[in-house]
Amino acid sequence: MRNDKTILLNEIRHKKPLIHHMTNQVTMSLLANGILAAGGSPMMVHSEDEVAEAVRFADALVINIGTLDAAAARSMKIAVKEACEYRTPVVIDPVAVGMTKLRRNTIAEILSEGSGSLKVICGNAAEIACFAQKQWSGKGVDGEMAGADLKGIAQSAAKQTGCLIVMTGKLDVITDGEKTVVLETGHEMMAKVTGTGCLSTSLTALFLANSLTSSLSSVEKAARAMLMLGICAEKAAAASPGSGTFAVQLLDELYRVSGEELEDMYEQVVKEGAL
Ligand SMILES: Nc1ncnc2c1ncn2[C@@H]1O[C@H](COP(=O)(O)OP(=O)(O)OP(=O)(O)O)[C@@H](O)[C@H]1O
Ligand SMILES: Cc1ncsc1CCO
Repeated sequence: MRNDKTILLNEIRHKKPLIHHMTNQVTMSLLANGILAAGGSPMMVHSEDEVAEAVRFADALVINIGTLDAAAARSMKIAVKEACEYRTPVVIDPVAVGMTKLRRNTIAEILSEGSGSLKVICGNAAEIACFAQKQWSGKGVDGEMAGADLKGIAQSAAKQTGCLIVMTGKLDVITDGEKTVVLETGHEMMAKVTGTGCLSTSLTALFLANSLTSSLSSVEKAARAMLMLGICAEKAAAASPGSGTFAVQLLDELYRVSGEELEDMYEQVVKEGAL
């Protein structure tokens, strides 16, 4: 039965979960503002000297390797280990993971670090394909894969890693390897603003935050995060002459959308197939 207390976005706005980001230098401000607009509290803490202490306060940890270096990789491993001790969900954006050895090795080490927490991998098709033993086919940080069996690749990645997978693009696929949700919401203008993929990772972390008491499954929570971004992007695009206005308008729509509207949309558009 739906009531105000069971609507996930309403609970998020009431509790304002603290989302610890260790993320890239390109899109950090968009992510902080996106989390605030949606109803959470962002925290960007990177230093090796304080990250283990800081992560204990977090309701979820985001790891985004967009502008990775050796120091960041060290800090990320410390944070993930600590998050796992506290059973804090870890949501990983493996930006361009197939491109360099540093990225591949760091992600492999993070995935093997600690076992107490839900781990989620959120990336575009080329990035997720790397976890399904497929060849990296991205172009820098962008990674569409026309014609590929996206659902099959996402499910295979979930089975091989034991992680919840959120694959972004024209189609979004959210799967734990058993239960799968496919979304067709969103707008092509999203690909013209850097960081909309990073933002889908941050919102996924927000919806999976530890402090939330919702009995929804992780797949259902992550699907709501992606749906929220998708429907807000559609509204923002309709009101924007170009990608600059769109980026600002997207924050406005994340701020304005209600929990009830999100639930109504979920019932209308989610294609759920237990396989
Ligand atoms: N053609 C499209 N139609 C609808 N939605 C799209 C389209 N392209 C991207 N999206 C949406 O944009 C968001 C970002 O996805 P994308 O796959 O472009 O991420 P990314 O490559 O990791 O981006 P970035 O590195 O800039 O953060 C997702 O929410 C996705 O659903
Ligand atoms: C453009 C870019 N380069 C490294 S990270 C990043 C932001 C999108 O992932």
